[in-house]
Amino acid sequence: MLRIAIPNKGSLSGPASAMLHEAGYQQRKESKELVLVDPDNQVEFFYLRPRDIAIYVSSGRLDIGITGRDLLLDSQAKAEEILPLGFARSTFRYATRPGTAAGVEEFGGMTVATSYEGIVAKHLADHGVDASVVHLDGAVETAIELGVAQIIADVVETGTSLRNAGLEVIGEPIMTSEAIVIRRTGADPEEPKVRQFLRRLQGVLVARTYVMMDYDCRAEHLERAVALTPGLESPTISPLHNEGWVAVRAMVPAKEAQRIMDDLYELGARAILTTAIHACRL
Ligand SMILES: Nc1ncnc2c1ncn2[C@@H]1O[C@H](COP(=O)(O)OP(=O)(O)OP(=O)(O)O)[C@@H](O)[C@H]1O
Ligand SMILES: O=P(O)(O)OC[C@H]1O[C@H](OP(=O)(O)OP(=O)(O)O)[C@H](O)[C@@H]1O
Ligand SMILES: [Mg+2]
Repeated sequence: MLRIAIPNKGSLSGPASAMLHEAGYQQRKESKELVLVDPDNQVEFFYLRPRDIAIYVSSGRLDIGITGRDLLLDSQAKAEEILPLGFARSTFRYATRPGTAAGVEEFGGMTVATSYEGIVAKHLADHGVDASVVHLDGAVETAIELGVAQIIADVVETGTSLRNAGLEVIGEPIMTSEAIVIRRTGADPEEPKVRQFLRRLQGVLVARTYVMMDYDCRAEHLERAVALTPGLESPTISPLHNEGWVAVRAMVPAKEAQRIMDDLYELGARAILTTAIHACRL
């Protein structure tokens, strides 16, 4: 049975469970459940604190896990990213009150408050900056007002928390993060059960990103139409009963579907339909 670590709370938890459910796996019905066995799919899910997941996976007791890229880096555990999942996107940045410092080079002698001590200590060392780091569990934006630090380093999504605290980001982002699948560094990359799990999640990612597009067009316009809808490999072309017309079927990026439909219509295509993809294996 494949043993998988899943975030039990926080920003990663809901979207991770939703993605696994979409991929056909059973998910817990109740937030107090710690372990769930899905015998039909031969997997066992362990609901763990997001911060602990890289540690469990690096120990080899669990095969893979879903966590944040920033949490993996912060843990310094011997685990590696094998699939980005596209949710819980954020940047990790320094912020301070206007006028305190313009970038990391000016932090010498100051104190940086963060929940991600591993990332920050490494970043300061990489830049040869001698600053102190104070670890806080959360709500680090308040650390400046309360005089615990002059700088904070934290997750930034919309920037609302920083604005509300009267802070502004400084310097380039330290890193960009999103939810990822991890495995122990050096684990067999071809392990069939892991490959099958990743294929299922990749199927969900594709189903979320693409729609299926069908349309009819005159044969003489086919080359220009296909240039608009090249598909992932190659579109399917079928003859229509009306001579001189063909039907085309291709996957297109969902975000571009409306623009492509306008362009196809201008080209003379008709009966242009898009349908959602519920699941796929490429
Ligand atoms: N506002 C946010 N937007 C996107 N991702 C976020 C946000 N806050 C935290 N994350 C991501 O969630 C992961 C941290 O999860 P964790 O459960 O430790 O914290 P959390 O989601 O902030 O929950 P809480 O602080 O309520 O415990 C990291 O990968 C981080 O980048
Ligand atoms: O840029 P924003 O959209 O405001 O999101 C970023 C904020 O979200 C998280 O806070 P959370 O609500 O998890 O509280 P915490 O700081 O106590 O972890 C994170 O730590 C930031 O404070
Ligand atoms: Mg938080």
